[in-house]
Amino acid sequence: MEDLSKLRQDIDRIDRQIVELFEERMGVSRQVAEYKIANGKKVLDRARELEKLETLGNLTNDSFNRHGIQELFQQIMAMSRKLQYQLLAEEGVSGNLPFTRIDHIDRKHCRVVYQGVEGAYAHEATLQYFGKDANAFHVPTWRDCMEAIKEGVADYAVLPIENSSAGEVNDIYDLLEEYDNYIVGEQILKINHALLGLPGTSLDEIRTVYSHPQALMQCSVYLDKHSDWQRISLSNTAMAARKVAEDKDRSQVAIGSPAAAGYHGLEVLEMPINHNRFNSTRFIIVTNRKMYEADAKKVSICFELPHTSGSLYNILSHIIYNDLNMCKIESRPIPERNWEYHFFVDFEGNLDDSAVKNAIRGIMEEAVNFKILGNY
Ligand SMILES: C=C(O[C@@H]1C=C(C(=O)O)C=C[C@H]1O)C(=O)O
Repeated sequence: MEDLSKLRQDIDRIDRQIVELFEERMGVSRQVAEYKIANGKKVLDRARELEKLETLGNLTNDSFNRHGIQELFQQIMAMSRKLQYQLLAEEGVSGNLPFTRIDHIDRKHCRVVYQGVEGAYAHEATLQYFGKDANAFHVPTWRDCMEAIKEGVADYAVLPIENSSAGEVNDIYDLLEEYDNYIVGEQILKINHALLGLPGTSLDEIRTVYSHPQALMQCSVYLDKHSDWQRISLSNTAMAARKVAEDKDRSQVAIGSPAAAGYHGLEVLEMPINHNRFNSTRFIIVTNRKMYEADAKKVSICFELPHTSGSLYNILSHIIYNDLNMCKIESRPIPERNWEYHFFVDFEGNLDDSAVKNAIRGIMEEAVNFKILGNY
């Protein structure tokens, strides 16, 4: 048997050759990029890559090695593409993204829409982001919010996208995908839920508790201690408060904000009743214009992927290779196409950064139905 150090010397010699060949290949790839820049050709040539994988795989009779060679060359060609995208960005060919940079949103002179009624958490988020004199109005559904900004009836909509206890608000992701509206800001609101009832209500009178399904979830530990209370979902916490106020029935209570109690003449019976002390909801500020504030720090994108092995891995490699920090990934089913998904990815950066442009350029070419959802 050969000595280990001798074997390792052989491996080191072979690796040096691989490195030399890799550098030589990347040099040619650089020339290919120059050709493509001069001739306006796309970086990715999927047919050529598939043909290469087939040909290279057939150069060996060993099935284990065939698999290894194909995997290796997928990586090498991905590197080769990334180099080309980088050169395109350096030459300014990656161009301007169709988003306009503004210094700051004028938060005073605008009209804002939210879902629910006064006292809803979205109303509070609106007042925190746009100021207590915000020119705001409310509509019954999140879709109505999207329509209002699409048509220009409102300049901005304030929509809940994620709660720290109950997770994503799936419908908002679907609406972002569907509408040509864009995220320009976010507002995180600390949420402490209160049990709201008609003044003087005592806990043993309660039979029914109304709220938004998310709020019922965020208070499930408290509600489990009152298992005889029937839980009924409504589309908004403040609407639940309004119902209790209108029905004037002391067996009914709502879960909502103390502000909702104030708006609807109810009393805070207990507070806080959410089990997560740090319970917070992240709201996004959405508009119909493709714009971003100069100090924006987070990019949100969405895309679909071809149903092939490694496709998500390849897309995410653009983020990793450009040294960008991915902070979130979500997927949502594509209606009428079972087991295919839209992906939603957030990463840190500004649309002016060359690393961001470079990553977007690569993803844009390689994913299907790519969209920049915003930079904020
Ligand atoms: C180098 C090229 O660009 C890309 C990279 C390839 C490679 O590294 O072999 C092949 C096809 C293209 O997706 C090319 O077009 O030939």
